[in-house]
Amino acid sequence: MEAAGAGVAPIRAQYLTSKEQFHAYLKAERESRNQENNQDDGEEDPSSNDQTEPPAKQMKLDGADQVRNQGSQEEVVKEEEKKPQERKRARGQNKSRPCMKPNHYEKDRLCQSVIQECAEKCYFGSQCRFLHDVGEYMAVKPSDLGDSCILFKTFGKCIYGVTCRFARAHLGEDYRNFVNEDLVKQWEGKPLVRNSLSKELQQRLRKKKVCFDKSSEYLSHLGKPSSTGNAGNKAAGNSTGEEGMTNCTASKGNAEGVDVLPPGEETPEYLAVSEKGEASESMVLQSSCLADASKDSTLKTIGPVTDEDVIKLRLCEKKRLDIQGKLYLAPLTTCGNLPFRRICKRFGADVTCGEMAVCTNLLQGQSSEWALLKRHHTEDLFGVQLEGAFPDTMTRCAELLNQTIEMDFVDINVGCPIDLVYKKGGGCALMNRSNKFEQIVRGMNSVLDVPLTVKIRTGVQEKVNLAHKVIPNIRKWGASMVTLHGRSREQRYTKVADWEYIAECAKLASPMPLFGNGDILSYEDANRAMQTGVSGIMIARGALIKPWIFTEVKEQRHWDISSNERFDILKDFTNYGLEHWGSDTQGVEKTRKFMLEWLSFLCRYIPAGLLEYLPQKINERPPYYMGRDYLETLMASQNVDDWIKISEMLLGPVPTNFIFLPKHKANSYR
Ligand SMILES: Cc1cc2nc3c(=O)[nH]c(=O)nc-3n(C[C@H](O)[C@H](O)[C@H](O)COP(=O)(O)O)c2cc1C
Repeated sequence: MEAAGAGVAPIRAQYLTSKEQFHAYLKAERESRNQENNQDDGEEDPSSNDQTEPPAKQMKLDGADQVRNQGSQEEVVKEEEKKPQERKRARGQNKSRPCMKPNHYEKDRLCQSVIQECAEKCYFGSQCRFLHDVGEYMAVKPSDLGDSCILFKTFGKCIYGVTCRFARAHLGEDYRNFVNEDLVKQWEGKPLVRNSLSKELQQRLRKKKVCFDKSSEYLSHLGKPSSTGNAGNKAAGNSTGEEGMTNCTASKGNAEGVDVLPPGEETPEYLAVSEKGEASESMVLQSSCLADASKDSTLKTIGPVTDEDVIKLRLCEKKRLDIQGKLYLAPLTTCGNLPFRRICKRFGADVTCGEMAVCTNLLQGQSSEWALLKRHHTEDLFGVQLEGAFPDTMTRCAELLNQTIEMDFVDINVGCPIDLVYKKGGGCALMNRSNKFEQIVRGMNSVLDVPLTVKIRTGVQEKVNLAHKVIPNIRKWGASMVTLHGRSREQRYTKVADWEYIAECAKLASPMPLFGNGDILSYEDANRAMQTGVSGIMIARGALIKPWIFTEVKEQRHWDISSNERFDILKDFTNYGLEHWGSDTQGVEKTRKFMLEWLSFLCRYIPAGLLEYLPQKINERPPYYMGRDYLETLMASQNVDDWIKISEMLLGPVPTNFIFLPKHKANSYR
């Protein structure tokens, strides 16, 4: 694939501007709009503005500017300007990120028992630190943000009741909530979001009362000493530090677990057969032992074939992952939340995946981690992505999810570069820990009824490619698909993705499908990627910068989308966010936080009509330019304050002391 070198995006001369002019324009616009707002407090829908109007008259803000406390923002910026050397961070991690939970924005909160209309049942009684008097709460409640509550409008009721920031739509004078029975009935028995963690399961997980029969069986085989000696035994220790975890495989790894596999090994016969869908007698045995056996001259089994073996799902009977040629929206921590995925589905993403979930947190029943597994009913081909470093926790977690949630595949994140994960031996580190990697893939595969996929990078170091060595093994261990991000851990987003290498790896992976990933921002990029022989493509930042990329690829065109249409996408995200995170203050602020994270990518989009020549390249930095209207210019701003402004148009003024620093570094163009 053609390398998109570092550089500046080719914007047509008439739109170019200097940084100073750009910000002066936005500032002047803001002030003139504020003045107008002061004269007339009536709300106006910004998207109803005519694009052909001169920019200065196109939009009126909602008075948020006067209310917003900019002091703290500016202080942060000044602080950062003062001490550039002190801002040393671990790569890829935003350590100075302020930790302000949305619920801190609301000092006086109403007790849940009252919201659910059963005050007398408050479990904490007089010890409860929340308010129990609705009148008292209403006196301090922040003002409503609008007249229409998306939850009430869509579902006929709003579970946030008096705490909803749009409660005017459903609150009577006596604080009683209205319910639209007809609408409620329409939605009855139709779960829109699946994979929630029930209280009952959470309790069982916390009390360690969940059975992991299949995992125990697999792990017990790992525990048996291998007849070929115990070279891998030490390396095969588990996450709980248990002794005696041995490697049942005829170990190919050395004591450090470093990959010493000969490249280009043939697919074992049992796998080749399974790919054709024809069962052989030997397939009833556990796959891990079979694979070992196939390498040894003397066949080793785990004992006589029993009824239990016969009823086990055979690899060849696993549901196949029908994914050829599909457009895969990448798993995206923080940004790839359910509301964002809904947007991408609408624009044509075929496959979606939850944000990376840490297997140990899921096993502990942590609600926030389980929230990452939620699936919207529109996500018809949906996977969950797991991260972990040890076969015991990863296998148990896979078994747990297999029993409890609905997913079409499980993906292992073997591409995660962040120190926190890497230093524990997870993510990208697994590419160098082939014993553990093998045990994880085989273990998870043995307990899952759905296909297992693996996402990897080219390697760890910049010039030491590992993927071509690892991929034939991943296939042999039984994975259904591999996604290869064409960059190493060391590279992060510097340098372009290596599509030539992806092409080589796609050949090696065959017949296992390989999806290519890296730098796709246009249909031309997608076409070039498909020509490398991959089975499909995964799109990450391209979808964050322009979620309509899926439509562009499917319709083979550039879409010169207007700023109003883009604003409408944000409106939809707002509604999906309020639906997902809630329409009370906490939900509103969570929606804002995730919108701001997304805006830190969205601002990188350059309208197609402004480019000297198409298409925009992901690694080219946009220069300062004027949009064709105020909104387009505002959306091009790389300034956090302007992102906050956009969020205020949709979610009202930010709370006092509001601070936002994007989690991901979105501005890497090299
Ligand atoms: C904000 C953000 C979050 C990401 N989170 C994950 C993740 O949770 N799991 C994962 O495997 N990759 C994650 N990635 C990496 C992407 O899936 C993808 O491999 C990478 O961005 C390269 O693709 P691109 O060039 O299309 O952006 C993330 C990337 C970004 C920008």
